[in-house]
Amino acid sequence: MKLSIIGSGYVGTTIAACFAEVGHDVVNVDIDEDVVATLNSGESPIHEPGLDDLIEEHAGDRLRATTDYEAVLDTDATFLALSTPSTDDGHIDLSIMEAAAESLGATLAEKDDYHLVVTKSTVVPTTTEEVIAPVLEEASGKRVGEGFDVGMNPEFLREGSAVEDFLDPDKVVLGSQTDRAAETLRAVFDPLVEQASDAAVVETGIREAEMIKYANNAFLAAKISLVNDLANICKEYDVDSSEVLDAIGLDSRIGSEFLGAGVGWGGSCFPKDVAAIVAAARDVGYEPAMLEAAVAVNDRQPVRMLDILRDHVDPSGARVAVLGLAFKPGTDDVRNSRAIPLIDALLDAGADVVGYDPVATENFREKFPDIDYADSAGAALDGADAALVVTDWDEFAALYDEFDAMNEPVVVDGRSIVTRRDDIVYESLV
Ligand SMILES: NC(=O)C1=CN([C@@H]2O[C@H](COP(=O)(O)OP(=O)(O)OC[C@H]3O[C@@H](n4cnc5c(N)ncnc54)[C@H](O)[C@@H]3O)[C@@H](O)[C@H]2O)C=CC1
Ligand SMILES: O=C(O)[C@H]1O[C@H](OP(=O)(O)OP(=O)(O)OC[C@H]2O[C@@H](n3ccc(=O)[nH]c3=O)[C@H](O)[C@@H]2O)[C@H](O)[C@@H](O)[C@@H]1O
Repeated sequence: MKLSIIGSGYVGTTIAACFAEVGHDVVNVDIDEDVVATLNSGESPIHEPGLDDLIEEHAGDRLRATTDYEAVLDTDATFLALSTPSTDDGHIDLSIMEAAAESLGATLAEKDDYHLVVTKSTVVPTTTEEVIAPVLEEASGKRVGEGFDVGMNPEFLREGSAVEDFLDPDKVVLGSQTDRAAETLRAVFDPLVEQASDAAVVETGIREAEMIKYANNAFLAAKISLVNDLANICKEYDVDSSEVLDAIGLDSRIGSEFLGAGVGWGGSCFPKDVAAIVAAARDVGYEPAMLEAAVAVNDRQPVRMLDILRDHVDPSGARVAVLGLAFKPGTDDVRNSRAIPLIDALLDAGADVVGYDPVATENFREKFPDIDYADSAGAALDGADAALVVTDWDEFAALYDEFDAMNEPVVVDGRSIVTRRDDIVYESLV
């Protein structure tokens, strides 16, 4: 099939390359000329394992990029993979989606054949039908169900394993309201599902598909917050939380994944998506107490980390190495990284901060241009009074002799990853 993807960020680029990999002809439309040029030169605009290889293989053949919306005219379906950030009060900000839908609608006015527009972005229930569809109708002069349909296909990939997650998903959720839209969505995903190891296909309504995405992210975020609450209690009682969590994970009703206690969840999605569904719930008069608690616990974890540091080192005037700036390993994405509230608090306390990350330093430098950056973990530790481990990059697990270069080594490990040494002060956060 011929597919167009609007937006070529973490999701749009990954799904475009993967759709090309399973045999579709794909065009990415993005307003960012640099992103388009990078893709057309056969390179990935983002750091994501396996993505470079796919783009190199398919660019110029089944995969191309353009800034010109006219490219959608020669395709059967368009996926909207645009950012859906938060407003200051946590509500979803749909302005980027609406602008893209308007450009797409104006283009679809010129198309005679049937077209399917699929919301891939994470949007609160009713957005596709009550916000996106009317913008498309207004701009195209056509009606949904007559000339084009809308659908919703939430994305569950994780950064750092995006290609693998997309090509081999647990489930594919296809939201539609007409038979033709359902058939078209099925045709898009059939080749992907066939090559996947065991992907369930969930066919559902559009608003249900929208809510499945929030329920998925909210559940996982709340699971981590519950785990952090339990691990905090463990620490107060000098109980080894890793043994407790490993044991509860053996109960198949709980499951062993997403039991990683530590400095909490960050990233481009959990924080904004939990905030958006909380705000949407309040809009209709429902107070989502569990999700509010999940956010409160998450906000507290960086504060606990600094409190533990203060038990050993006064941050004022101290040189503090922050190891890990990306919000998780395997990505250069620093959006809502836990390093942000930590470094803010360290700077407020008068610390002299040096940051290190294997791939995310340049992105982080845009947010914190004035702190020091080291080009290795060892260099960051050299002469430091304390080290805070924020991201669970594998290379931090291998640190050992490097701590000798610290003044009086104090390590507060927010991801319980560092190999313990008896001769240095080591505190796990939980
Ligand atoms: N990042 C992730 O791992 C996941 C993200 N999602 C959801 O997917 C959506 C997209 O997220 P990301 O890919 O992270 O966003 P992103 O910010 O990385 O990418 C968005 C892209 O859209 C482009 N763009 C902006 N306005 C445009 C317009 N009018 N026309 C064409 N292109 C335009 C930007 O230049 C940018 O390249 C969000 O709703 C997010 O919640 C869902 C699952 C995973
Ligand atoms: O909607 C999205 O964008 C995506 O959000 C998350 O994916 P992602 O944010 O890329 O990464 P995760 O591996 O889920 O990690 C999120 C945060 O939780 C933290 N985390 C994760 C797992 C864990 O056990 N403990 C923990 O603190 C990570 O360090 C990270 O800060 C979801 O896992 C994806 O399914 C979803 O598609």
